[in-house]
Amino acid sequence: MTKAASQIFVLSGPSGSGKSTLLKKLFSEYPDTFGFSVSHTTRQPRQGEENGKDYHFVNKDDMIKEVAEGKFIESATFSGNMYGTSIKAVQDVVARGKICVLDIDMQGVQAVKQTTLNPRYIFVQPPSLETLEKRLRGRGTEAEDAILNRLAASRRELEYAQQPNAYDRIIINDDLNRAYEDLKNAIFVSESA
Ligand SMILES: Nc1ncnc2c1ncn2[C@@H]1O[C@H](COP(=O)(O)OP(=O)(O)OP(=O)(O)O)[C@@H](O)[C@H]1O
Repeated sequence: MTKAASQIFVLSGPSGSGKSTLLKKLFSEYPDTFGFSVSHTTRQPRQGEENGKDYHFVNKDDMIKEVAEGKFIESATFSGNMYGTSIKAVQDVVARGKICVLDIDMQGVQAVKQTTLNPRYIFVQPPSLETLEKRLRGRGTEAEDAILNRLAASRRELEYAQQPNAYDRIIINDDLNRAYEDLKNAIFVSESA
């Protein structure tokens, strides 16, 4: 039997380090174990979108107030609409008996550290910047300037990860299956342990 080392995990790492790939494997092997936090937005719901399921649709004044009160882990504005993840949205996942995994960047990690959530922090590290560059180009989803921006940000993320206590666990994503085993070992602990 296994149980989780925590109910909340933060997974971070440079763009292209393999976070989505690893999470996809995890969620498909354990379809009922993990839950997703529902974000807030001030944009209008699109057809078919359900309040509380796709997003918490809220008005701008309320969201600005709650952000100021420190109720959000992070928030950002895109095309005039605010988006963000509230602390309560993460706690709700846990209250439903699910493990919440937050896939966030370094700024997000630092923001979570200011909250009372107390997750375990996992960093997905590429074997080298050269390999990261190859994977980012191979993915074919970014234009050249976006790739260069991501590589510059990656250097900062790698530096931050080397600081003591930045992360609880660093997973080097060289061989994917090996990295996936490391991820499972970071999340699940043997009950007899
Ligand atoms: N161990 C691996 N070996 C080879 N290729 C890999 C490995 N892990 C991931 N990749 C490939 O690297 C690319 C980037 O991976 P992925 O999209 O999962 O990164 P990400 O960390 O989620 O990036 P972003 O933060 O930009 O969403 C993908 O094309 C993926 O298939």
